[in-house]
Amino acid sequence: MTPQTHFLARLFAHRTKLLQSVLRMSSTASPEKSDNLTQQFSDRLFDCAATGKVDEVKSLLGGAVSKDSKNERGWTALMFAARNGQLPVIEVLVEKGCDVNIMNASGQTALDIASFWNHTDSAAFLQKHSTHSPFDQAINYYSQNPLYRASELRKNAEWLEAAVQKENTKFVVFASDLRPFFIKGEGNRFRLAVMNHTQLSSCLAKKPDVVFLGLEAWDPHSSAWFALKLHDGEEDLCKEHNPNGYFAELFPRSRDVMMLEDTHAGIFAEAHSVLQWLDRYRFCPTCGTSTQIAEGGYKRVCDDKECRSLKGVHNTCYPRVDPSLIMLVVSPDNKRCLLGRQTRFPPKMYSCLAGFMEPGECIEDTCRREVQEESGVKVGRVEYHSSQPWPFPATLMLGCIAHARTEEIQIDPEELEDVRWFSRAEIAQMLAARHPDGLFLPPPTAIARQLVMSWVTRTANL
Ligand SMILES: NC(=O)C1=CN([C@@H]2O[C@H](COP(=O)(O)OP(=O)(O)OC[C@H]3O[C@@H](n4cnc5c(N)ncnc54)[C@H](OP(=O)(O)O)[C@@H]3O)[C@@H](O)[C@H]2O)C=CC1
Ligand SMILES: [Mg+2]
Ligand SMILES: [Mg+2]
Ligand SMILES: [Mg+2]
Ligand SMILES: [Zn+2]
Repeated sequence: MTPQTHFLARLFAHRTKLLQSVLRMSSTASPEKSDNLTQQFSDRLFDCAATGKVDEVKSLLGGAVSKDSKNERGWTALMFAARNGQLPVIEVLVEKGCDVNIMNASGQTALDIASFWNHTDSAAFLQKHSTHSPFDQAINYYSQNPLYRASELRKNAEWLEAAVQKENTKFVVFASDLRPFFIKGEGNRFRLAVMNHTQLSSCLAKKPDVVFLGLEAWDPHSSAWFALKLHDGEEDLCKEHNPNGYFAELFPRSRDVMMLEDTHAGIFAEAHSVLQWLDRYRFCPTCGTSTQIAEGGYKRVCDDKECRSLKGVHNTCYPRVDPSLIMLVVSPDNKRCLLGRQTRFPPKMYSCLAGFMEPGECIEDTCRREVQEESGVKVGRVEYHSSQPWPFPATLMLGCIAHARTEEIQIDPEELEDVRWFSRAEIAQMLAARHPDGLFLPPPTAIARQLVMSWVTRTANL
């Protein structure tokens, strides 16, 4: 440190101390004055963070200033430091417990800001301390199933039979109409109620549909998880063992199924999709003969030994997954995005366009076709973003950012009641629930919102 910078640092430290003592004294003064001083402290913290004044940042954080205070655009000290790649300040702020996951009014975190401005060291440090995916990839609701599926064990009937009997085996239960059995979880979230073999022995004796979901770890001795579909009249037995448990309604879509703890949402997605398939595909799709459930619920085998479905490559015996595209279409100048409304949406909600893949189509073609069918807009480049299992009954949403070549809109009234271009400012208002007309986006559990957030974040500085 040169004598000059040393002098300046001491001067700022002195000023900070003075301000702090004024603030302490002012705690008995009028709230207005104290607010004003708090604001001055925060502004000073932002300034020091942006310009790399580590000592003064430390000194300010030791005083009355709140470490995560925000300016009118929702920027924190960490974001100001990230904007200018002030790594030593970032390290101090993180060490002092500043929240790296806070988003500003444009939906950006400090990490997004550092990455956008190409401060690679700062971005790497923030990435290490962020609680987002370690693979730098969006994580969607229903996609965090922690179980190891152990597909190699599905063919081992003896192992499966023994696993069902084991005391450490866990069962998640569904009513005969496939309503899941839930209990209260952390905060305002829910969990799948977990039961054991002893509690369910009378149900298991009646050979219900059972699906082997996986193991808790990559170890055949770890707890196995199964999904079980009850017969009519067996619901009360589950409630006897879990007096606080309840069978959640799914249709019209229940709020509770979108409020599961993240890992239980993933387990629910697997269990519900496979049980739905077992329920709907009772007969062989090739010849109409009856079928037997095999491979831990992951296969249905035709009873006719001569059936074509038993020979060669076939896909009628395994649970189906229906790939579907969901895309955020962005305008040719990347300043606006296209959202639409289906009539069944809640009033004022807008979401991304979506559509099922058809046979022989690639992701890019489905995206271009569905966007043109539904909105008349022509799409060029298609970027993959992330995916989300959508277990109603077995859709796989493939999320993309689609770059439009044209802007003129021609709505398909069969499917959508409105399609509009939205500016980034309007999207930021919708994300913050402050749109002047009350328009809003789907909740964070929907991949649609993740696509919108990702676009706003990437382009907020443009
Ligand atoms: N996670 C999210 O954020 C969102 C998820 N979605 C989901 O995306 C999926 C697709 O979106 P959507 O706009 O409905 O699709 P499309 O634009 O392809 O149109 C829907 C129509 O396609 C027909 N259809 C139904 N199943 C299939 C299938 N397997 N293959 C081809 N066509 C089919 C139906 O017609 P008919 O009724 O005549 O049988 C349906 O009305 C749906 O599962 C929807 O729930 C949609 C928006 C947001
Ligand atoms: Mg559609
Ligand atoms: Mg469509
Ligand atoms: Mg379609
Ligand atoms: Zn058959």
